[in-house]
Amino acid sequence: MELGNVENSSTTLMTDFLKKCGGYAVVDGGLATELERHGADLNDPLWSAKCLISSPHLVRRVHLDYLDAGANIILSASYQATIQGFVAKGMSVEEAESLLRRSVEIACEAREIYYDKSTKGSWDYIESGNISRRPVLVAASVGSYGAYLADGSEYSGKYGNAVSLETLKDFHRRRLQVLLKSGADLIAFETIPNKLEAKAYAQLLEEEGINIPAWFSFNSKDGINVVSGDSILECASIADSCKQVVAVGINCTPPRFIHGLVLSIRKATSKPIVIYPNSGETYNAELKQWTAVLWTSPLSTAFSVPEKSSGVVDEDFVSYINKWREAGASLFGGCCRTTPNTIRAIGSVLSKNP
Ligand code: MET
Ligand SMILES: [Zn+2]
Repeated sequence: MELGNVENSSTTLMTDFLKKCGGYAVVDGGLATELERHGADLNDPLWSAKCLISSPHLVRRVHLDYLDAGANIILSASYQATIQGFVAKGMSVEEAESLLRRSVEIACEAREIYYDKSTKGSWDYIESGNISRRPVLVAASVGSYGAYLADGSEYSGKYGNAVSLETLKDFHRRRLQVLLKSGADLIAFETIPNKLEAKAYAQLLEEEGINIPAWFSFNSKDGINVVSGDSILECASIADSCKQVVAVGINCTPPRFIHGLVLSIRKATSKPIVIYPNSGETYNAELKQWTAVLWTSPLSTAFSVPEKSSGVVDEDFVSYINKWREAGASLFGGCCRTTPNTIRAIGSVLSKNP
């Protein structure tokens, strides 16, 4: 079978990139929760996208922290940035679109600063005038319709019968068109909660003749299906049939669920698998808070009290990496409540077992 042009160049971008990274790439960690850790108040329907208005310098700084920690891919602050959301704040459509572009520009600026810093300090550069720079891609993040609703439905995937494939395509179309022309290397469709939204993205990529690659990343709360209950196999197959999709995976899901999901995804596709779990805590949409879930150790008796929080610390988190790698994943990072330290730890595991 002959590959179409789009498929050919997209696939090449990802395979070349992975090769340059040594076979495995490091994705950044949680952006919104890291902005919060630095004091940003994200209690707003725009969530992290609020910082595009109030503190773009902080967004750039967090991107830079992730680059310093070893990330090969950084994701823009556009997860919850939507034209509809900005307009609801009183902005014009033009202003909204320019903020969307700005999210990618800020990430690109961070990459420039990072490269500048690293070349200036490098002897190789001083001696020969060129060094092989660590490959860094900027991905434009696209959050789900549920993220825009800001009611936690990106973790339930239940949009109700009134929301059809067309509703979702209409909702996402213009934002995608703007992000495509923003200078991003890749579109990261993140936290996809159901099959319908995956279909909407796949059709949009096709209809808009999109020529930059994308990844589809789903979320799960049981390690078997995506959060809506749709089958991960079916979701991954939609991604597999879409020629612009260069990686399929899971994000914002507790680490303990990842291994089984990677095995399932591998059955549906041979595309690279991207994994960036959250810290293992759960988001309480009502309280708008992350809470540690108590779990009982397999060794404790029915009478003992739960003894440990299931939020994982960085060392635990990375102890999973080799298992996920054996199961077939090749891009690793973190989602909500992971930090530059998590990313540094991931990088060091990967470099110890090349
Ligand atoms: N890339 C986004 C972030 O880290 C993903 C959020 S998942 C709810 O902020
Ligand atoms: Zn997350």
